[in-house]
Parts: sequence; C-alpha cells; structure tokens
Amino acid sequence: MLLQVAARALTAAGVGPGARLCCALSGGVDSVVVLDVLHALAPRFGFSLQAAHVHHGLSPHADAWAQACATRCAQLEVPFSLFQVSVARDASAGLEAAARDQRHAALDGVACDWLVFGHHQDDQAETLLFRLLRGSGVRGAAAMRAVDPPRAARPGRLRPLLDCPRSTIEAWARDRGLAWVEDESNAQLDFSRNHLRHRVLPVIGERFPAATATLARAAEHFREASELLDELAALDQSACGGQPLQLERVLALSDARVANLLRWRARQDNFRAPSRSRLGEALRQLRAVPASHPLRVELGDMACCVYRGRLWLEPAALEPLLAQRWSGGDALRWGGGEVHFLPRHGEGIARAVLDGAREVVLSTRRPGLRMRVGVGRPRRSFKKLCQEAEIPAWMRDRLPVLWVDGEPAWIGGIGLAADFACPVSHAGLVPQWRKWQGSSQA
Ligand SMILES: Nc1ncnc2c1ncn2[C@@H]1O[C@H](COP(=O)(O)OP(=O)(O)OP(=O)(O)O)[C@@H](O)[C@H]1O
Repeated sequence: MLLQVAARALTAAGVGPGARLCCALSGGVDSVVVLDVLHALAPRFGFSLQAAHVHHGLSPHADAWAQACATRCAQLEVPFSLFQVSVARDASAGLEAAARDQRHAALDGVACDWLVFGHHQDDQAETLLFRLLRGSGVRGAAAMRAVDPPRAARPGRLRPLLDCPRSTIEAWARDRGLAWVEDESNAQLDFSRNHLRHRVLPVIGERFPAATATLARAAEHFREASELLDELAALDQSACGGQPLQLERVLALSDARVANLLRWRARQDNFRAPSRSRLGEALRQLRAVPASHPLRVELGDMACCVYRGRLWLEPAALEPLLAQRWSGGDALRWGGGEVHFLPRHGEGIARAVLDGAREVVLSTRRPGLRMRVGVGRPRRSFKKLCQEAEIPAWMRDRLPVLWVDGEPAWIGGIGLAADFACPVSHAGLVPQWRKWQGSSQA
C-alpha cells in the first residue's frame, strides 16, 4: 500500500526516467522509510536517487545520526551527502525555526530536481492543530502539498507519504527490519507540538478515531480556500487598475477583500504579513481620509501609501541614499534598491554622451533642478515635474537623479531629459529604478 501511495505521488509530479531525486534523510523512521520506498521504485520510474543529511550540531547525538544515514545509504548503494550547518542558539525566530531555515537552505543546494521528504498524515494533522492554536489565518492553516513543483533555481519538494498515517510507516519499517534513530527531542513534552502529539491527539482519538485523517482533510480545505483567496486577490488587483492600485476601486471592495488584497500584495513583494490590528487601522484610515489626501500608514516592515488616488506598498524603513559615480557598470545601489542601466538600441540616454562625459553621478535632486522631458517643451522645475508624475512629497527627496557633467539626464519615476535622448540607431542606456530589493516591480 505504501509503495502504491508513493508511486501515485511520483506520477502526479511527472517523475520519469532521468529525473534526479534526493531523499532528505534525517535518520528518523519517516525518511528512512521514504528512502526505502524510493529505492524500491527507482527501477520502475527510471529516476536517479541520492540522499542528503543536514547535521545541525544541536544534539549530542548528531554525529551518530549522520553516521547512521551514511551507513544506510552505503548499504543501499545510494550516493550520500552530509551538510554541516551552524545554528545561532540565540536566533530571534527561535532555535527550531532557525535550524529549519538552515536545513532547507542547505538542501536547496543539492544538484537535483526533487527533494523528497518523509512528512505524513499525522504531521499534517499536528501542524494544523498547532497553527490554529497559535492563531494562524487560513493561509497558515493550509496543508503542505504532496507535490511542490521546482521554481527558479530551487528543487521541487515531494512528500510521497503525506496521505499515510504514521502507524502505516512504522509498520513498514518493522516489517522490513529497518533501523532508524530516535530524536530525543520528539519525546520532550515542553515542546508544544510534542505535547499535542503525545497528550492531546490521543485523547481526541479516543472519541474521534478518524481525527488524524479528518484534520488532515481540513488542512486540505484550508489550502484550497487559501488558493482561492490568492486568486481573488489577483483578480481584484487587475480590477483595481494593477500596480499602483486605484484607491476609488479599492474602496468599493469590502473590508475583507481589501485586507486580502493587501496581504497578498505584501507577500508578492516579500514583506512580512501585517498584523490584523495594523491592517484594520490602515483600512480605517483609508476609508476615513479624503481621497485627495496623501497617506502613509506603517504596517510592520511595509507602509501602505496613498497619493492622488493611487495606492501602493513600499518598505517602511527608508534606507540612506549615497551619491555614487557611474563608471560604465550595469547597476548602482540606491537606498534599499537599485538603478539598472539596460543597453538598448535607439532608446534611453545616448551612450556616447555618457562615455564622453567628465563625470556621471547618481544622487538626489539639487537646488534649482530644471529638466525638459519632451523635445520642444519648456524646462520644468523639479516640483512641477513631480506633480505631473504624481510623485508624493515624501518621496521627492529620494528620487535618483543621474547627473551628467552637472546636468540632470534622468530622474527616477519621472523620465529622461530630452537633451540627452539617444538618436535612432545609436547605442543607448535605459536607466530602470527598482525601488527596493525583493520588489516584484521595477
Ligand atoms: N537533519 C535533516 N537532514 C535531512 N533531512 C531532514 C532533516 N530533518 C528533517 N528532514 C526531512 O524533513 C522531514 C520532516 O522532518 P521534521 O518533521 O523533523 O521537520 P519539520 O520541521 O516538522 O518539517 P519542515 O522541515 O518541513 O518544517 C523529514 O521526514 C526528513 O525528510
């Protein structure tokens, strides 16, 4: 039964001949069984198999666990890698979370298409209960997936035993005479999750024998709901004019939809999830303040900004700006973000002008700055340019200006000076301002 369940997950992931699988091997019963199952299925599917263990150096038994993993892989003739990481004992997110981050970062470095984990149905149920008790929302309560496809340079994640109860996995290990190590921390009841596993769930199970399967199913429902909320947010963003959002349309949505949209937007730009109370406060201000009024409400590490009927998110903390010389590079840092110089034919600033200049500097505006943005149009003051480009007052001192021999050639968020424009069929450079690292938008 275990083989069939795992085979179904591999098929669903499209694993076939030539795929490279790596078993994330802790040495515990779950991943030892996964390794065993993968080893049995490899000839049928034609994938190559390796295993990796992360040595956190936290337990006095860590060396023994790593040795047990190496021994088992040698018996199966499966290539084995050992990663040694050092976890800061005073990590602000907590020791377990820091170890987890280090583990996943190390495993992401394995040259493979899929990392395969030993998570099972009881993990799913325990995680749901734990998270609900900690106050998670729909997204936090969403189930792990059996198949998380690879993205960017990161291998995909497979959890082929996710639908199996722990008892089935342990029975397989006993029947096959497998050896595994016990993590002594799993028995410590002062860890909340262990308390749920050893004390709470058995009591629930006395009255509700199918509790584990039912809770795992509930986690699936939460995942579906969470995916639907993400889809709704993407639709709402398009209906509200994309980025930046049009405030009037946003305010036509219910509070719950605005909150969902802002949470989703925050995730897209790698901000931390805002607290419910701060989000409520932002919503109150958005609805109370006249649309023409500029607004900047801080929500944790991001700020919700409104200016001239547009709404967007940006980092709450503004990083210092340092003037820098440009000497032909692809990019310069600017505050928390960057200005990129993209080579384009017949577009942007004439390359020959930049190469022939005595000094090209990226810095902020200078007193008396005036610039002509269109051929034949008058030069306009910085203030006027900002008003036309609808740039709020609090951002104006942070706009990057490219000074070529003392003349403004480009202003981030405003555009190019007509006098510096690249003639057709000449080499040009188009400056592009990415306002902060992690921003999904240039
Ligand atoms: N030290 C390790 N080295 C390699 N793989 C590991 C290690 N620890 C855990 N794993 C992998 O992660 C799976 C889940 O382990 P465990 O339940 O201890 O972690 P978790 O923190 O609950 O899960 P997650 O890492 O997904 O948050 C294991 O079955 C195994 O595949």
